[in-house]
Parts: sequence; structure tokens; C-alpha cells
Amino acid sequence: MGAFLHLPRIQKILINLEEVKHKVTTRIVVKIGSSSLTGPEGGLNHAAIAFFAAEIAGLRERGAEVLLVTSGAVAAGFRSIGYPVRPRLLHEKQAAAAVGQALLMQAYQEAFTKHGIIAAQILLTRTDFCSRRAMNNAVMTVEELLRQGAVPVFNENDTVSVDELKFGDNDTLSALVANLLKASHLLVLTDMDGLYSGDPRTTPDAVKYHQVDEITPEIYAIAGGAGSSVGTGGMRSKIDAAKIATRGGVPVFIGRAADPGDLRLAADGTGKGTYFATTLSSLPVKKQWLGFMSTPLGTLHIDAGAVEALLNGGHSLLPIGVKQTDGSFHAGDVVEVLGPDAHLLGRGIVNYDDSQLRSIQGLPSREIVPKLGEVHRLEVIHRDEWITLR
Ligand SMILES: Nc1ncnc2c1ncn2[C@@H]1O[C@H](COP(=O)(O)OP(=O)(O)O)[C@@H](O)[C@H]1O
Ligand SMILES: N[C@@H](CCC(=O)OP(=O)(O)O)C(=O)O
Repeated sequence: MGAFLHLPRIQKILINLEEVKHKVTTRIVVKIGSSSLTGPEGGLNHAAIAFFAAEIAGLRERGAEVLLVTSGAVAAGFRSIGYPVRPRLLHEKQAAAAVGQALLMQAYQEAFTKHGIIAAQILLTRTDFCSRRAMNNAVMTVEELLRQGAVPVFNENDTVSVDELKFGDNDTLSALVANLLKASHLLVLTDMDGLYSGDPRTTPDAVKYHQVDEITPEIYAIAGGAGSSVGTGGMRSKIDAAKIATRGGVPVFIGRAADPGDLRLAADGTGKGTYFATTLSSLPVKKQWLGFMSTPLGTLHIDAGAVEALLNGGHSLLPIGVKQTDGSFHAGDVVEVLGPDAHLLGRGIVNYDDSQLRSIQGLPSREIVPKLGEVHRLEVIHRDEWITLR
């Protein structure tokens, strides 16, 4: 009887422990698109920035660490520098971003200061992610900023990014940040309250998806481009981001936060948007790099037996399973691997030069050494240097 009397207290302690656990483990990456921060005529919507700063402050009050990935530099700057509409040429966008990024950061600083929060600017390019050293440095800096209680505010370094290597939209950037920093959620905020069966701007009877368990080609087929004159990637690039993040073990929300408390609801699983689930645990940085940041230099086409061994058997790829080798690469480079239906299966680090591989593809392992002489490794791709992306 006496033990039962203490139950509520025990429950309370357990609940408090849960709260502590929540506090320690919640790290949320919030991505805000240009469409949520500016209007078609450009310039910043200061009321929107004040709103998002208050929402983020609300998440932090509940113990979450928040990292912000924000677009809006080009949209914020193009009018001030004299362009009547959002520019399309790269050097014009870069000039607009040089003006707009400063305005954007100033607006965030002012808005966060009202909540006693320090905002810290981090500008990244895609090439920063190609170098493991630069990437590790950025991660260490961000961890330190979070330890000091700041909100890291990321954007692409538009003024120095070169066209072929640009993220363009910030959706991919937000997924890479979420994976690298091992976030517990990625919340992608936009002007639409989720993924619909067609772009609601052009398909009025489109229906909304509340939950997506697997990103299939059908999901890609319904996701269209940008809807507004300021947005860049549209829903398609948000699905790309969801694919990268969920593959890295980070669940994703894509939707809208327009009323006070919406961001909390989004983080809690009841937001105005679509949830992309994941059952995977976070990926080691090496595999993140291999899957999402490296540049493949060749393509291998493999047969059905090799697909089974690689994807379901947990085995390495052997020469006997390779049917065709495309591209020009050396041992140690990254290659993409396609199945018999020409669909991408994943990426790996290849152990042969392309010419060597062409001469041994399709051969059983016992014939490799007689053919090539001594080899460093028999496998074409070792399973530890492979990531499935299907
Ligand atoms: N299937 C779809 N469901 C919802 N929105 C879609 C879909 N296909 C395309 N879109 C468009 O994607 C737009 C959001 O992307 P974007 O304009 O790049 O915004 P942001 O600037 O917030 O990144 C929406 O305004 C909508 O018009
Ligand atoms: N880095 C760019 C992002 C461009 C952009 O429009 O992105 P998004 O609104 O996320 O589709 C900027 O700050 O203007």
C-alpha cells in the first residue's frame, strides 16, 4: 500500500527524466525558404523574420538546440542594388546576394537579440563539403557555437560559388547540415503546407500527403518546381533533401509555419505539412561524404546476382558481377553503380583503374591474378566502402 502511495512521485521523476532526455537529445535544423521571407518584389519581410525568431526562441526554451538554414540573400538584395526583378544571370545574383546577405543577417541579429539569442553566420559552398578537412572544421565550429548557446545561421556562400558547383536552393544544404550535425529533426519551411499529389498552384484538386514512408519514383513524379518568383528548387529539391536526410537517419518535415506555435507543432509531429519517416540510424561521416558530397568519376553496370549480394547479402562487389564500365577513373575514386534496370543502386570507392576493370569484368575471382598479376584487393568495391542509395 505504502509503495503505491509513492507512485505519482516516481511517475513525476520519470517524466522529469524524460524531459531531461528530450533536452539533451533534441537538435533541430530549421530551413526557411525565400518564399517565406520575401515577397515577389524582393526586400525582406521583417515581420516574418521576427515571427521565425520567436518560434525558434520557443523551441530553445523547451531545451532544443536550433540550427537555422536560411535562404533570402538574393531576394533581400536585388532591389537595393537596382534590379527591378530577381536577376537570372549568375554574376547579377551574386551581386544581389552580396548586398542581401548582410541585410538578412542584420535582420536576424535584431530579431534574435529581442529573445536574448546570439546569431552566428556560417556561409558554405559545395566545395567545402568535398574536403573532409574543411567539413570537420565546420562541424567543430558549429558544435562550439551550440555549446556557447548561439544559433548558427547557414546560407550558401553565393558570392563565391561557381555555377556548376552551386547548391542553388538551400534544401540540399539543410539536409547535409542535418546529417553532419546528427540532428534529431529537419524542418523544411516553405509557403506550401506540405507535399500534394500535384502543385496546388496549378492542380487545385491535388490532395495532401501527411506521411511518406518511402521516397519512391512516384513521389518524385508528383513534386514540381518552384511556385513563386523568389523560390528556386520547388518541391523537387525538397524531396531530394528529404531523401538525403532520411538516408542519414534524420526524419524530415516539409510544410508551413505561419501561426504562433506552428514550429513547435512541426517538431512534435502535428505540424501543417508532410512527414518523411526514417528507420535508419545516423551515418558515419565517411559514408555521408561517399553518398552525398563526393563526385563520382565513373559508372559500373552490374548483374542481378551482384545486386542481391551487394544490397541484401552485405557482400562486396566482385569482378564477376560487373557487366559494363563507363568513365575514366583510378583506383580510390568514387563510382556510381547501376542495376540491370539502369537504376542507381549506390556509390562506392573502386579498387581498380577503369582500364583494368574493363579487362576483368565478368571474370571469376580465380582468374583475376593470372590476368592482372598481383592486385591490391580482389573486390571491385569493398562493402565497407559502399553506400546504398536506392
Ligand atoms: N507536389 C507539390 N506539392 C506542393 N508544392 C509543390 C508541388 N510541386 C511544386 N510545388 C511548389 O513548390 C513551391 C515551394 O518551393 P519553392 O518555391 O522553392 O519555395 P522555397 O523558397 O520555400 O524553397 C510551392 O510554392 C509550390 O508551388
Ligand atoms: N542562397 C540563396 C538561396 C536561393 C533560394 O531561392 O533558395 P530557396 O528559397 O530555398 O529555394 C539565397 O540566399 O538567396
